Amino acid sequence: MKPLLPLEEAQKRLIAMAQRSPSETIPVGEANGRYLAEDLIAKRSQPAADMSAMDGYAIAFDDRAGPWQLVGECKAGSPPCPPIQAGQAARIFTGALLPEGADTVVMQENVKSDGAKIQLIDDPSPVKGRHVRHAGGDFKAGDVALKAGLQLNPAALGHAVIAGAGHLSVGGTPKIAVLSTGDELVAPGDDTEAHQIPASNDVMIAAMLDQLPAKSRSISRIKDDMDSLCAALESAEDCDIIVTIGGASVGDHDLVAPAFNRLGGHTDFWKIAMKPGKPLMAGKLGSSLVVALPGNPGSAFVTATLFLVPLIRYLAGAEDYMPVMQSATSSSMLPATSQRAEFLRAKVDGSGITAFDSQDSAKLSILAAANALLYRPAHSPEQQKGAEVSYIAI
Ligand SMILES: Nc1nc2c(c(=O)[nH]1)N[C@H]1C(S)=C(S)[C@@H](COP(=O)(O)OP(=O)(O)OC[C@H]3O[C@@H](n4cnc5c(N)ncnc54)[C@H](O)[C@@H]3O)O[C@H]1N2
Ligand code: MOO
Repeated sequence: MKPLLPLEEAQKRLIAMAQRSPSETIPVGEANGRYLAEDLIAKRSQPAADMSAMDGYAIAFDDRAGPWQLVGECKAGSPPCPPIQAGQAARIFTGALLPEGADTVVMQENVKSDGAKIQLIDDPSPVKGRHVRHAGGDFKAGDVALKAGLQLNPAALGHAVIAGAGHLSVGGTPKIAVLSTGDELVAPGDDTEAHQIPASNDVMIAAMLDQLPAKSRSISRIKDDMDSLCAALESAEDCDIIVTIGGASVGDHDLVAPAFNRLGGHTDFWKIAMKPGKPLMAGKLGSSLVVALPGNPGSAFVTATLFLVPLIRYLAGAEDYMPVMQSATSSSMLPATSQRAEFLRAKVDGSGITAFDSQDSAKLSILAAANALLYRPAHSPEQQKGAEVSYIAI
């Protein structure tokens, strides 16, 4: 029997087949979730000049004892107010530029005013530079504000805008077709006979793709019939990725590989040393990458997490496209693994990680109750309770 392809090698081979989608320039307000295509260089410094962090009075520290004669008012959105001299203070508000001659702000709660005369109320004595945000204290013009390959989230978008960006150069949104096969599949919510099953994977995989910068369409519930399957595959050849679900194994009605071959597809790999997910297949059909996920829901989810999602992130321009591994202590003994790496549906919390007793890849109840995939590399020895193990949060 042909040995199974090691997991990491298969993951590398899939990425090696891929080409990143062309980048585009879009308004910053439309870039949430996209990957930055090039380093974003700050066009401005923040703050652009020294400004007040409080509502109060701008003074010179050397003149800290006061009292001061009130001259001028500095507010946010106005050019700097006139310089102050020794013995003078300027009324100032949060976000306003400091007038020349001032280097410190006293909060209004710490003074009393008597007409145009301002005086400290006892302590605290002013501290030099207190309540002043200095020019460039956040970042300076020319700094790298955001690194290429970063996924833009609300905070990063805020940073991009304050750094002066109105538009951003971002990776593309790969086009994906998700095609499910099986005579037993029925639409969500429809009545089922005993030989039928709701097409749960279609919705599950589509929901995983919804969280990514991708344009996906569903071609659901293709019959187990060569002509129908070939026609469905051909109709998706405009896509960067064609994802098939089910029919990936070796049964007489597992027609994904035969249909793919009939259309002249090139198989790069099939059958991975992993559990679940062994029947995963990947290749090329014309210019489309084809990722054939196994039909069992647990297997489809795990292979989508380890192969499909990283592939989409890569095409869309991500720097870090692989799943993030975290670690936790195992709450139970874990048996040795074979040549297949294992991804156990598990629950992780502050006290450790617990794999569910049953790991049947057809059981959605376990998958839905899990918040982690506990990773056991191939050929791992038995691990005792309390051992440090890796997991992917889901
Ligand atoms: N002789 C062998 N049999 C099997 C092997 C093997 O190596 N030798 N591998 C097993 C493994 S591992 C898996 S995983 C399954 C995967 O097979 P397929 O990809 O061909 O999947 P199907 O047979 O089409 O379906 C399996 C199971 O999942 C249900 N399914 C399929 N699509 C959907 C969907 N869109 N939504 C919900 N459920 C779906 C389907 O009804 C089946 O119950 O093969 C083993 N067999
Ligand atoms: O490996 Mo299959 O993907 O166990 O159920």
